[in-house]
Amino acid sequence: MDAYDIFKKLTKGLTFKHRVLGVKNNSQNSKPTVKKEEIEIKEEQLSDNEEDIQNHSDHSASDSEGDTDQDEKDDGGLQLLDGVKVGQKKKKKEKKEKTEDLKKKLELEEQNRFRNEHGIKTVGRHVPAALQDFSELTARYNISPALVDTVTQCGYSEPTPVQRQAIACMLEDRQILACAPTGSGKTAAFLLPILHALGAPAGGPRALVLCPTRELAHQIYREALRLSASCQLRCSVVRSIKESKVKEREATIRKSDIIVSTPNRLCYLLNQDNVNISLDKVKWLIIDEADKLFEGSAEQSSDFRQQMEQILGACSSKQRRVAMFSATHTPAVAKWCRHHMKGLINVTVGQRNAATNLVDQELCFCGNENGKLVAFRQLVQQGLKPPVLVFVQSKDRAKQLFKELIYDGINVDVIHADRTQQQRDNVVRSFRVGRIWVLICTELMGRGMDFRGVNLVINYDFPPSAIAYIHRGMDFRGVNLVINYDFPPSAIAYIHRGMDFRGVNLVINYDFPPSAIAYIHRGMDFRGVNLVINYDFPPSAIAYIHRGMDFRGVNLVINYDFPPSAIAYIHRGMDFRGVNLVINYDFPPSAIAYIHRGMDFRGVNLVINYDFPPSAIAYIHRIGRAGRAGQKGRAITFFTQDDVGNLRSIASVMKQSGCQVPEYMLQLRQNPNKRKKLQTKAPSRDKISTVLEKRPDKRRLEAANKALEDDKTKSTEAIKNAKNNKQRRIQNLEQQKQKNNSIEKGKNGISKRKKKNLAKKNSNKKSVK
Ligand SMILES: Nc1ncnc2c1ncn2[C@@H]1O[C@H](COP(=O)(O)OP(=O)(O)OP(=O)(O)O)[C@@H](O)[C@H]1O
Repeated sequence: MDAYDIFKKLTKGLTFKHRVLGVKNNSQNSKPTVKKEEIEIKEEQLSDNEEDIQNHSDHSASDSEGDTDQDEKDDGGLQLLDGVKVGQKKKKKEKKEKTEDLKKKLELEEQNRFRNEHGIKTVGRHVPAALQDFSELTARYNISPALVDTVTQCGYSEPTPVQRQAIACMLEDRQILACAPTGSGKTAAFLLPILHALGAPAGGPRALVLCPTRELAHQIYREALRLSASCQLRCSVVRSIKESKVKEREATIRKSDIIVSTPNRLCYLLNQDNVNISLDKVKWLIIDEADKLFEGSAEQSSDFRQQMEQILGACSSKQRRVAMFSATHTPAVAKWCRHHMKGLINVTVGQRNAATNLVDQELCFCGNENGKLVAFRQLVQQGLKPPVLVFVQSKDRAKQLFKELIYDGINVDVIHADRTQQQRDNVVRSFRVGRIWVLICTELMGRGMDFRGVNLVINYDFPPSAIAYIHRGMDFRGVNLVINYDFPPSAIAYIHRGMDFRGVNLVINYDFPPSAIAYIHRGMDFRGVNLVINYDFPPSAIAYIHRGMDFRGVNLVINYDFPPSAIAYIHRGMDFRGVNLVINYDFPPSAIAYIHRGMDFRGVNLVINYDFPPSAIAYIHRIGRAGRAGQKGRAITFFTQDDVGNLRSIASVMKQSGCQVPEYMLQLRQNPNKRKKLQTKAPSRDKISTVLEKRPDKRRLEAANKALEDDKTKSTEAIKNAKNNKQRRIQNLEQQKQKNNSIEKGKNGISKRKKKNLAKKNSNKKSVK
């Protein structure tokens, strides 16, 4: 060690001018440092994901290791006196740092491996480790065991991927933009951290959840109630905002800790003069279906956008955190988040803008509008498994399709914006409890709605419309026994009120099908059925049995002729758990009705897109109503010649999620202008109707024709008469004229003669003279 080295060691950390010290140009030492900084900056710019960032930090760590090694080599220790060394302590410290760095590096590697295993990608700095399981919440974040118990009581045994990462981030107060497939549990992912962060009730909103539709707001509210069962926090949803109710709403909001609302309703309340709602204590602002709420640009002044901006302004607390969730990701949202959310973490599960891989997707070419109805009815005959959602592109088409299907004996209903709030609530409730099997809907239900057990989504109109054979929200899980306090109006209603379809082998055919052949041939599967009771057996029963019933698995058929009080008996409190009984009380009115009554709901998962969705994003959300919470699903999308413009993007989504699509579809030309137009305006389609225009009664038609003929003849006669009169008048006039002329002529004639005579007379007189 020379004098320079000693000097360097003693002055480490100090800055001084070289010239002052007489050091000329120590380019050798300074240059490499500058270069190293440049490299680091470049790497920082390139690293756009967490792995990169981690790699980068690992890299820096190894750099620093390199430095330490170098220092260690240099640092033999400064020998001031014999046996006394300066720098020993430092060496130990560096060694300790080195092991800590190594430990951190290993931890990061482990975290990344775990994320990869669950398809989680993150972008951002210092991303918290994803949760291993729910029990970790107590150990790591001190979450109350009661809250964790509630989660498990909800049937959530382990967190879904988005929950693993999003919950950890939010519990560490980090703002996030989370994108995860439909039905992957995003609602619980934001509700759990909120419930923990708010702790005890404090009066006044401290968490606000915004979503695009009222139905979705109610669904989130219900989930919040479920999860907050163990805490005292008050949660409320902003319901109808009639003028008379405004004060009531204000009072509820001021008492609540968590508010769920659509931006529209909340802004309406905020803008009332006599309402005083303060959102300045809001700590967490959650935006569900973020891409929908940020649709359109500020310049386009989309309603949602403007409302969002007003609400963001009202949530003025400095501690306010924003978290955005959606199944689809759009550049507009990403840009907004980058500019407005400090320390943002992007969480993506699976591939961005991909459909859930739990749904088996099919495309069905129907040729034209009539073809769609045929295809739909074929699906029904083949044994469509309810509950089914059918998407159509407009309110009018929803009404038309409903009119068509209501006579098919399918338990169908329709939901669209023209229906009153109460009707909409009733429809959703009926669908959830299984009273409705097929629900026809517009885009209104395309996002967020969670109908457990939806097996089929029909996109009836290839992009923008769908026939929804939807059971509006059937929730079969867990309900084993339903007591009907009031007597159900019909057996169908009865079945829907209380049936637990998991494993149930009971079918009550209240009405019998018109013919046995139709009944048998239309898809009944008797496997697993142990007992069939035909309550009122039709006279053609023997023929019915012999004509091809499939008895696989049927153990016993009782042709029972039971008194009418049996119905009361059966209907008043039957517990269907483990029942292997089919009672055909009355033959069903149609085979379709029969099929639907006897459906096996175990593992059902079907969605039909009757109208083609307007965009790939709409498609992803629609089919996401099936295949939820790990259940398998199926989606069929009808398309016609008119839908080819949008076909490629949807076929690509299908391919991306592992479904087979014909190669030609992926190579179809797309017109970007047309596609943009489709998103704003649905294509015009022929009316959904097979009802022929009613022919008028023949006799009436003849009478009408005759009357018309009479009218015609009358009128021709009248015309003729009029003509004659006119002619006569003309003739008279002409005659008169002629007369006049002749008189005139006559007059002229006498005068000429007179003149002649006078002239003669005059000449005679002259000659006499
Ligand atoms: N950890 C879990 N384990 C099992 N089921 C869960 C879990 N978390 C949520 N679920 C269930 O998964 C279903 C879908 O959840 P949720 O509605 O939150 O999905 P989502 O991701 O918001 O869907 P979408 O994008 O369509 O709005 C719900 O029925 C919910 O109860």
